This record gives sequence, C-alpha cells and structure tokens, in this order.
Amino acid sequence: MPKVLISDKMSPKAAAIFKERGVEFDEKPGLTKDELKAIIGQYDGLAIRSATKVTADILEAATNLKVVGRAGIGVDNVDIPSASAKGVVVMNTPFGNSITTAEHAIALMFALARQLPEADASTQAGKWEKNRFMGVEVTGKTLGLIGAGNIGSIVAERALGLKMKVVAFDPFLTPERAEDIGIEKVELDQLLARADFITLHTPLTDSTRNILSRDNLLKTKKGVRIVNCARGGLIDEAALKELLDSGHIAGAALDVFVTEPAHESPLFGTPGFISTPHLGASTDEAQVNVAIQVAEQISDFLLSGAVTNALNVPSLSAEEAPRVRPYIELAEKLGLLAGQLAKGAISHVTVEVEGAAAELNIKPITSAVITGLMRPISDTVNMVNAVHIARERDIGIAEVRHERETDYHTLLRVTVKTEEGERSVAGTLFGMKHPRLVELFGIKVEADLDGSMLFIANEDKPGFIGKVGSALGEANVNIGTFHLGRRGQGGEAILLLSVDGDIADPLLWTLCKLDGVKDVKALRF
Ligand SMILES: NC(=O)c1ccc[n+]([C@@H]2O[C@H](COP(=O)([O-])OP(=O)(O)OC[C@H]3O[C@@H](n4cnc5c(N)ncnc54)[C@H](O)[C@@H]3O)[C@@H](O)[C@H]2O)c1
Ligand SMILES: O=C(O)[C@H](O)COP(=O)(O)O
Repeated sequence: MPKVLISDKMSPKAAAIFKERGVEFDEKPGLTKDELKAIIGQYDGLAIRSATKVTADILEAATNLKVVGRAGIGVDNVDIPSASAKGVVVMNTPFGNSITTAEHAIALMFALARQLPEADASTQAGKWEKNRFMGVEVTGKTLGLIGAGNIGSIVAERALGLKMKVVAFDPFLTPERAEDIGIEKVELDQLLARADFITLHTPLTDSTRNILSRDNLLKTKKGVRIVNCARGGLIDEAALKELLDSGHIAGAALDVFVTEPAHESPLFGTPGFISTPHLGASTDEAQVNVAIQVAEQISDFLLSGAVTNALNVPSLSAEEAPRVRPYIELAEKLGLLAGQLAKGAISHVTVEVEGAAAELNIKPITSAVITGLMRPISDTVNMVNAVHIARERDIGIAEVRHERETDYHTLLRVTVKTEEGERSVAGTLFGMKHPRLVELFGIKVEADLDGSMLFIANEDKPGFIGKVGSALGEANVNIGTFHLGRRGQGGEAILLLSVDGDIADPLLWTLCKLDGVKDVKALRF
C-alpha cells in the first residue's frame, strides 16, 4: 500500500480521501528540515502547501518518493529540476484557490481605497477620527493587472463589475482573450502610467522578479495603490517603502513577502501600508477544494499511474493509464534498442503510432521512448526528465499519428537520425499486453526484447548461421532464442539472439571477423 506524508496544515478532507482510497498516510505539519529529511525516505507521496521546502537535499533523502502534490498553485517551494532528475512527479491544483485569492486582492484594494485597517484601529482605540480617513472610489478608476492568467482574469471580471476600467500587461495574453474578458492589453510602461490601482498576478520567475523595481515604481501615477497577492519578490520592498514615505505611492497591500514568514519588515508601520500573512488562499472553500484535489491526484497517481496537473510530466487520465501502461514498456524497449544500435550522435527522433496506439495519448509513450533511447548515455534519465534532457542536447522530437490500416492491430515505430542516416525499429503488443519487436531497420524480424541479446547484421550467405552458432558454442555462450530476418535473398540479413549471461568482447571480435559480417552489437534490456 503506498504511503503519503502530509507535511503542511491541510483541510481534513485530504486525510479522508487518502483513507477512502486505501492510501496510508501520516500527518506531520510543521516538521523542521532535518526532521523531514529523517523520515521522507519512508514515503511514496508528499502532500504540501507553501511551508514545506522540497529542496534538492530533501529529494536526495526521498528514496521512495514518486510524487509531490502541492495543495495550491505556486510551486516555488519545490526544486522541480531536482525532482525531475530523480523521476519525482510534481503536481499542483491550479484552480482550487483562484477565486479566493482574487477575492483577497479585491478586498485589499478596497482596504487601501478606504484605509480600513487604520480606520478600524483608530475607531477601536476610541478616537472617532471621521475627518482623518478620506478615501477614494474605485468606480471609474483604472486597474492595471500585471499577469492576466487564472487569478488575474477573475480579478478583472470582479473589477469590471465594480465599473473599473481594466488594463493588463501579460506577454502571453492574446488580444482575442483580452477582448473576451473585456480588458485592454497594454505594455508595462503604459500600465504604470495609467493605473490608479495595480494588482500583481504572475508567478515569480526570472522575467517577473522585481517587475515593480524602483525605476518602474517611479513610472507609476502619483497616488497609485498597489496590491500583491501573488509572490514576494515581484516588488522591490525597499523602494516601495521609500515611495510610500515620499507620498508618491498612496497605499500598498502585501499578502506575500520576499522572506516568509515575514516577522519583521521595514514596511511595517509605514502609513498607507497594509499586510496579511500569505492569506490569499485561506478560505474554507479554497482549502477544501485544494485538499480534495491534491489527495485525489496523489491517490490516482500512486494507485493507477494517472497523471493530473503535473508540471514536469505529460498528463494521463485514470481511464487512459491502464491502456497506455503496456505501451510504456514497449516504447522504452524500442527506445533502448534504437539507442544501443544508433551510430554517432542522435539529432532527431520520430515516434509514430498506428492502429490502436493512434487512439492514445502519445506524450507518455514519447517520454518512454526517449527514456530508453537515452538510457545507454545517462544514468539519471527517467520518464519525467527524458524529453527535457533530449531537448537540452538539441535532439529534435517529432510525434506522428497514422490513421491508416496496418498489418498489426497496434504498432509503434521509432526512427532515429544520426550523421550515419535514419534507422527505425517497430514493435507491437501481443494480446495488447506483451511488447514484441516486429521490424528492425525495415526488415521484418520478430523477437521479445529481454535480458542479454546479440545483434548481427550480415550478408545473407549459406553457412553463416552455423558459423555464428559455433563461435557462441566455443565461447560457452548458450543461445536462448534465435530470430532471423532479411531484406531479400542474398541481401542484408539480421540475426537477433537472446543468450544466457553476458557477451564478452573477445566473442564480439570473433563474430566481427566472420565473412560477410557488417555489424555486431551486444544488447541489454
Ligand atoms: N497569495 C496567495 O496565497 C496565492 C494564492 C494562489 C496563487 N498565488 C500566486 O498567484 C500567482 C498567479 O496565479 P495564477 O493561478 O493566476 O497563475 P496563472 O499561471 O494562471 O497566471 C499567471 C500569468 O502570469 C503571466 N506572466 C508570466 N510571466 C509574465 C511576465 N513576465 N509579465 C507579465 N505577466 C506574466 C502568465 O502569462 C499568466 O497569464 C502565482 O504566483 C501563484 O503562486 C498566490
Ligand atoms: O500559490 C498558492 O497556492 C498560494 O500561495 C497559497 O499558499 P498556501 O497554500 O501556503 O496558503
């Protein structure tokens, strides 16, 4: 039974789902890094929010870990490259807390417009300072959204309902989508110059870090009010303090900080400054949503291999997973065969599917092909990082789905291009379960790809098979299965043998010297 650690405070709904699905779990929120490191090796899954830091050394200690599930959106607390390198799938729940976070941004916008926290504190202190707290209306004002994805779009919708004009800077927002939502797509400088209120809704990346730098803050309208419910690090906090003090910025509300938990900050106590302790996602509704989603996703993955909302591996539905699984084995074997037989650096791989395979999700099949293909040259390649590693090495990948009728009920073909040219291997599933090679370099040859094997390409000549058998016998190598194929009488022929035990180099040299031999290779599956 797979075992999951819930390492952050989460709605009890997550535990209830693990129990219902038959997944063992422990709930241990608030562990120190060392405590987490000491126990993480016991778990197959890890369910987190933003407090647990899934760093490279935690992942190093996580010897059984298969999946990290983030009950929420941001995954900047997870070292995704390290997780990918270890074959750990990282998932989030991209929509469960979006409405709640958008509402928090709107709430903070109103809090700034009417100075609600200060007015509350003053009133409860018995001061009744009616003349001190003069606010501004939001109606008719311009809201500038930096980032118009899930949360930004919901904020836009709410702001339009409040009769605001909404402009957005988001390089990935299409003009059509902007028109659909009823907002105006602008460049950042235009937004800074026009907005009365600015709200941020981007992840923290190299392109968004310090997007509201001192220079950009100075480009804003005097009296602007700024809300950040996305990630600390999007705004230069020191410059924000300076411009609040100078009166250029009328108000700023931060739910997120560069350093969290933010027990202290130069911004604290600054007039016009409001803060909340990363509460964007903290509503009953959002926490129930994300807890249910993350527990379902982790359970699905550990129990059936279904992949939902993963950030480092293609998705695979629970319904597809059992149908795709046998192809994963076939794909990895064909990739491994093609990789071992490739001569020179691989520059391109084409994965073709025909028959029943053409109806499936091809992405995981491609990942498995590339995993097999790279296995001889990389110890760390796995289904999660294979395509990424291939791209880093400038290996082009193409996927082709054929609707045509074939000799086989289902067929997968892998074609590898090197400086020596293109070579392809193809396989099928016997009984839709068992992987079997059916074609090698365009020659029909059927074989199971298992254990230790010997590949020989030769000219089709009488007596050749006997010489191979003798050479193996003399080297005391027992032949398990023997598969033959040829391009035509007297043409190129292929021998594929499964043998007991390893094939030593001297035997390979002997075989290479046989008359008519073009290529010899010991293969491992
Ligand atoms: N405060 C909280 O508790 C809380 C809760 C939920 C989400 N968040 C954070 O809110 C952020 C947004 O979440 P989302 O669900 O809307 O994400 P999303 O991926 O749907 O949207 C992000 C948008 O940012 C845009 N973007 C990326 N780079 C950009 C750049 N350089 N300039 C401008 N726009 C850029 C993207 O195109 C995308 O449209 C995330 O960082 C998430 O972690 C915070
Ligand atoms: O990215 C998110 O989903 C938010 O930052 C929420 O974080 P939390 O789960 O720690 O509240």
